[in-house]
Amino acid sequence: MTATLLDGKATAAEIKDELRVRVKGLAERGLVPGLGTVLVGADPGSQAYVNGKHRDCAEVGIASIRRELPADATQEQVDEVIAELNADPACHGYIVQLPLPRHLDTQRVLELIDPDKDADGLHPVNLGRLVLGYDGPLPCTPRGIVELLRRYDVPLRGAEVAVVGRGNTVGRPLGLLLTRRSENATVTLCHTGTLDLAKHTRNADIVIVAAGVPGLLTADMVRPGATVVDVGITRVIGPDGKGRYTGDIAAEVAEVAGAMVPMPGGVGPMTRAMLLTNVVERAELG
Ligand SMILES: Nc1nc(=O)c2c([nH]1)NC[C@@H]1CN(c3ccc(C(=O)N[C@@H](CCC(=O)O)C(=O)O)cc3)C=[N+]21
Repeated sequence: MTATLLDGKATAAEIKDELRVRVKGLAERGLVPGLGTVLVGADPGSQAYVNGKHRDCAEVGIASIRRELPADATQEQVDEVIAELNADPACHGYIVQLPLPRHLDTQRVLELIDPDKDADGLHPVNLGRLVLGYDGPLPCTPRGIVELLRRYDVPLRGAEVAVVGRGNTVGRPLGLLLTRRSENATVTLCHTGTLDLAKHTRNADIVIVAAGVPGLLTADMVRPGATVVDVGITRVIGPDGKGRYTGDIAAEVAEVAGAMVPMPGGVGPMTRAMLLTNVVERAELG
């Protein structure tokens, strides 16, 4: 068996087409949605991600608000940029690119973001809203995964889902999202303390791996026909000495799984599409 690919890149392009229409609707009301990014330092990977976000914005008609600070920026300088974006009516949502340089207090910075402008959906208030079932911006990667599965008619209601990884950006909020009444999946949240990981993944209709461990999920850990989702993105040096990204799911899993969300071309583009969606939604509400 060779798994059907669930194409995150094509689906993200579809979502961007839909957003373009919504942005036109906002323009008729005299509104241009604005996405802000805060980048501290010159890490090439982070710069590339931020550039990608602004390219996405241009494609759908969202205004870009870029704030860049040097790697040695003080906490006060960062705090000031956050306060400025919180007060800027042209900015409907923004993100602080992570990781921040180590001398800065990441938790403090993230908590200073106005929760209603939190385009990542990762502010403690918004994670709290998610726990409680209140409306609010949703975390982009979990939302992108659910949206992709929904658009490919992979049933969630009543499904057994194994999530591998309990990180704050993916695994933990994904467990919360999948167990909302509107999704109604049954979730097993596995992590580095799980003794028999294969027992849980083999029992699952859907396995979502967000552990950051290349090749963690192997074919023997997957029930034939199951849907698997690769969220891993780890930079490795290939045999040719060149850097590349690799996922958490071994290539051989494609022979066992019924459907597969690949990396690249899966969760990454969907994450970016959900960031845009969050901003357009914020603008529609305002
Ligand atoms: N505040 C904050 N929010 C983030 O959402 C955030 C962050 N910080 N820091 C870094 C991580 C990483 N991340 C990715 C998003 C898309 C791809 C992506 O689209 N990847 C392509 C491959 C690479 C490419 O073509 O650029 C793919 O999977 O097909 C990758 C990684 C968001 N992050």
